[in-house]
Amino acid sequence: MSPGVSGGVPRWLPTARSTHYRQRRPPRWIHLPRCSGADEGGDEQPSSSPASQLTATLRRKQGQIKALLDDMGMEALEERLQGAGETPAHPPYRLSTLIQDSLLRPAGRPVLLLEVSRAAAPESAEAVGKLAAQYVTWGADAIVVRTDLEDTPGGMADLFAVIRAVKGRPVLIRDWMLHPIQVVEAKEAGAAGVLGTIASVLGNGTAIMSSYAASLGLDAPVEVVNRTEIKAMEQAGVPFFGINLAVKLSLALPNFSTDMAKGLLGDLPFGASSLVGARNKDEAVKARLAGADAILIKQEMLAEAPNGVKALMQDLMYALSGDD
Ligand SMILES: O=C(O)c1ccccc1NCC(=O)[C@H](O)[C@H](O)COP(=O)(O)O
Repeated sequence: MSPGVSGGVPRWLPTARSTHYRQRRPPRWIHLPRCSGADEGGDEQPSSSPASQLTATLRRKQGQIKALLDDMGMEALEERLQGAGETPAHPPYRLSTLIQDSLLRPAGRPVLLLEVSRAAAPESAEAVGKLAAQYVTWGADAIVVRTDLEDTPGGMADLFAVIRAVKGRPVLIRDWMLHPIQVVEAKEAGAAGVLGTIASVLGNGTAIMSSYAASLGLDAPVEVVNRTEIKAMEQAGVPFFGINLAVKLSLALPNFSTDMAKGLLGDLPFGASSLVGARNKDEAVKARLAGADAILIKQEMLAEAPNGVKALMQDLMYALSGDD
């Protein structure tokens, strides 16, 4: 787990004033980024390959965001971006704070984030909210809601419903994060953070997304796949890293696995926090042994829980606790 806590005060936590984004003028990054992770190489990809699927997903998402920005207009966009910075989330960094609290507990377990989506509660946004509330009673520390329109017809409505339903528990949005306006929307909805800031997709825009989110008091783990990305993010002051074991972005990583996650976790900067996505119990246990501060229990694991999510949570809380 991450060291770096002194006297109960997490020293690395960015404050709304300390982030380099905040010190600059109002955000000017209003162009959509080039999708570097998907387009690199120039080779034609078979249309069913993970890379071409990712390219298609990112193009779709870019189209949606462009439509939103065109509709909003430049002036309104600047106002929204600046206005959000003037009223940061309160309390800020709620997931990071949970992590810091758990690090202070002897033999504590990683913070557990449970994912909810229409895959598990197809009826309505309210049904998604109800499911999230159940997950909290069964031990979820925080909830992650998928809002991409590929995953739900409700979009942000699902996020609103979950935030209403779990009152006070940190809720993070999971989507493809390509533009700061998405961070603003998450913050305005009352989310504690955003998942889906991916270093290999955003390239040079990653640091600015991370620091803009931090300037709003949101946690925004940056997803990394190798040491080069970790180094670049470290230099940019990124405090929170994500590792997706199911990553399909970098096809040049044939052995990307829990062993790779272990290596990456060991390379994170001193004091940084980590979130690892797990699709089964084995991945969750390995992530914990490798030092993950928080584990995202993905919908695949929840859907396949043989005795239901309540029993899975009991099992996980036992398996992920302790001093071994
Ligand atoms: O999905 C994860 O495991 C994950 C872990 C830590 C931080 C962020 C994470 N996901 C955010 C994403 O946006 C995903 O990379 C993206 O949706 C692709 O997910 P998948 O289809 O499960 O590979």
